[in-house]
Amino acid sequence: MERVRVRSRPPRPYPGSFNLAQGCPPRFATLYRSGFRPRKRAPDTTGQEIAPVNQDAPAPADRPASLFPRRAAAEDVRGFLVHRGLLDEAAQAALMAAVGAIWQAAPPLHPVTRWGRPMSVAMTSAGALGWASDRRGYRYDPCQPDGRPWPAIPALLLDLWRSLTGPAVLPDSCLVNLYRAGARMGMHQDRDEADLSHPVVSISLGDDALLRIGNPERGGTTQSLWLHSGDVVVMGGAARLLHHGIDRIRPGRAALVPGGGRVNLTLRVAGPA
Ligand SMILES: O=C(O)CCC(=O)C(=O)O
Ligand SMILES: [Fe+2]
Repeated sequence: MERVRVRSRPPRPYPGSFNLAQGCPPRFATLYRSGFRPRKRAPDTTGQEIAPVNQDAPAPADRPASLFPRRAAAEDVRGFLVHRGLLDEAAQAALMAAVGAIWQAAPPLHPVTRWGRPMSVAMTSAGALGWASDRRGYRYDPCQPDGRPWPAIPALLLDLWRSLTGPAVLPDSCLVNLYRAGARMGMHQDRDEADLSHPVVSISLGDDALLRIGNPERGGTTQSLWLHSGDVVVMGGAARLLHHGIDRIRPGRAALVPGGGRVNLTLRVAGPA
């Protein structure tokens, strides 16, 4: 008698795919590992508890959108639009308080690359989809490694997105990168999103970071610039697929991030329409 094999488990998502399963069942965390150790002499603060954020900062929901952008002309670096000092100190403090709330609901962890190494940047997400990485590759996932959904994107960030890109489509993913001393991000393209016609809006808080911008292909000449707290970079249009990375941060300069370092927020339209 011919036997029909029934597949008992759904196929696993492949690199660059979306896991759009409904709900977030509890499961074991295999995507992330703790214990990243910087190779340089910089002190390892990555394992530190995230200190409570400044509760006196204005609550994000109370902050009207009109307090946002002091929109001077953006600097164009290879097509990346760099809005210097777009966020004033009050806006930065309000955003940092919103990041603190995200960390409470979704603690930052070091994703493992497909080669099995923990990244030096600690990450978490807000929104319907969060960015995940493991040995199978990168993807967007509606659930945290512990099975919970990601917290919502703060209204303050949606206001900022609207003011920079127009109201048509809102982001469904906000990656929250935490760079302690010694953390860096290698050259890469942002191409895990379903529709690359939407820009990526990238916000810097805390210590300065050295951003390197390359080309659509790997290699070639690059251009570097220091990003400061309150700067916002829009990566869109022809520049959407430029390689870029963070070579290093200048630790200990800013007091904005509890425990020190730099926070970078990237807003994206990640999922399919
Ligand atoms: O930290 C930054 O400024 C860049 C982050 C980035 O490129 C990314 O998250 O894809
Ligand atoms: Fe990126």
